[in-house]
Formats: sequence, structure tokens, C-alpha cells
Amino acid sequence: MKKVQEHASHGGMQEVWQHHSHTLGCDMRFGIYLPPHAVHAQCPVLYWLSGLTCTEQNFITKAGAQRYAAEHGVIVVAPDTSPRGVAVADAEGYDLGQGAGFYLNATQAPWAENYRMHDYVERELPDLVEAHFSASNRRSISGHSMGGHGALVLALRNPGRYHSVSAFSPIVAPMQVPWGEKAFIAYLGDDRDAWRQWDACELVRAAADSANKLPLLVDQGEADEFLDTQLRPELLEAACRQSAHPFTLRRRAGYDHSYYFIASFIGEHVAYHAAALADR
Ligand SMILES: N[C@@H](CCC(=O)N[C@@H](CS)C(=O)NCC(=O)O)C(=O)O
Repeated sequence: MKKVQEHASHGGMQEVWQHHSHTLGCDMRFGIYLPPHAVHAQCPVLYWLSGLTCTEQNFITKAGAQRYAAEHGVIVVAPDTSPRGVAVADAEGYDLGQGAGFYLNATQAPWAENYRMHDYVERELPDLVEAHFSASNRRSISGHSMGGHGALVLALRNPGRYHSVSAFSPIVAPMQVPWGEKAFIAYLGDDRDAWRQWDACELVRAAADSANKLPLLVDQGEADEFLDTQLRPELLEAACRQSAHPFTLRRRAGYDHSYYFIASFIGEHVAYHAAALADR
């Protein structure tokens, strides 16, 4: 592992690290914000998953989360959005291939070789963070758009692994929208049954009988240019209602899909996760 950036921020440090990922078979970068508390105590960790076209840089430079992470004593880890490198498969267009890993484990050639972002985020990255930094094993997860889909899916697929989950403008039903259909056909193949395990609405329905349901928190801008075509939060609202799954949808008038929206409410999300992470 090698540190490639460090910046003092709000009394703590914003760093970027590079390492070889055995899950993805390539070198990866991730951002990590270490709050002042991390100098003398283990801190819980919030994982942030970014959206299409992003690297680890977008969230750490645009969201302004460091101020709130410092206040609450939470480490924030922001991975890249796909495997990377000249030896890694890629495609034309911003919504498939590098920058568009969709936080799943691909089963189809040529993607299956490297595209295992679910396992990377769920297992390899926390193992690394908890071994090398002053991080406890208390974890929460959040993300934006494709990363909001990733956060919801990771939390729903792995009960007990995360203390809380939230999302900004998530793709809640990838099986039913163009971004998700394009990615799932490429990464998972034509069998739509195999897609269900990567779709938040389907996972909510599948867990309807579970006694232990992690509440879902979603913030959605009403002026989001992708709201009615790609995001469709009403589908998750309906699935949660049918399955009696606790769900909070906050519709924010006037806000679009950008990081200006995320920066406006990230403080509320960090506080929400910090409260869940502090619970005994
Ligand atoms: N149509 C857009 C789609 C990409 C997009 O809106 N990406 C969002 C996530 S889905 C984002 O976070 N972009 C990077 C940024 O705003 O910093 C494009 O042409 O780039």
C-alpha cells in the first residue's frame, strides 16, 4: 500500500492510498478521511460509493463531508467506482466498463475477470482499512446514484454487516431502467432471474419475511434530470410499503443530480450514520 495524497482537513487528514487488489486483479485507489479522534482512538467507518464516471476524487473534493466526519469522529472511505487499468476491460460510453462497475460481481466475459466491486467493497476494502488504520469494525454505507444502488444492495445483501445505510439519488430498480439494464446484460447476461440479487427493490421483496430489517434512508432532488428515467424512487417506496420495510424518502425541491445537492445534505447523512454507529 502506498499513500499518494495527503491534505490536512478540519483537524484531521484527507488521504488517498493505492494498493493492489487481489479481488479485482488490478491496482486501486481509495480516499480515506481520518478525523482528529483517529489519532488516539479507533473510529467507526462510513463507506461512500460514488456514481457513474467518478473516481475516488469526486466525493472527497466536492461533498464537503470532512467537516462533519471530524465533528462526529467518523472515518470516511471512498473507493473508486470500478477496476482500472489498460489490462482491464472497458467499453465505449460513460455507463459501462471503467467508471461504471455497478458494485456487483460480473459473471460474463470479458467483465468477470476483474469486475467484482461487490466483493471488493464488502470484504477486501474493510479488511484493509481495519488492518492499516485506526478503524473499528463498526461500518455504515452510503452513496450516490449508481453508488446509491451499490449502498442499498450491499446493505440488503449483507444483513448485520452495516449499522446503517443511506443514499442520494439512487438507482433503486436497475432491472427496470436503461442504465441498469445495459449494465446487467453486459455484466450478468440475459437471465433476468440472476439480476434480482443486485436490485434493491427485488432484495426488499425477498427479505419481506425477515425480522431484522435495516431502515433505508434516501434523499432525492426533485429537479434531478434522471429522476423519472433512471432513478424512480417511487418503485422502492412501493416495494418497502408492500414488505413493511422501514423507508424514509426525502424529496428535496429544486435540487438536481449534482454534488451541489450532496454537499447540501451530506451533514445530515453523516450525523445519521454517526448516531447508528455509536449505538451499543
Ligand atoms: N450524463 C452524465 C452522467 C454522469 C453523471 O451524472 N455522473 C454523476 C453520478 S451518476 C456524477 O457524480 N458525476 C461526477 C460529478 O458530478 O463530479 C455525464 O455525461 O457525465
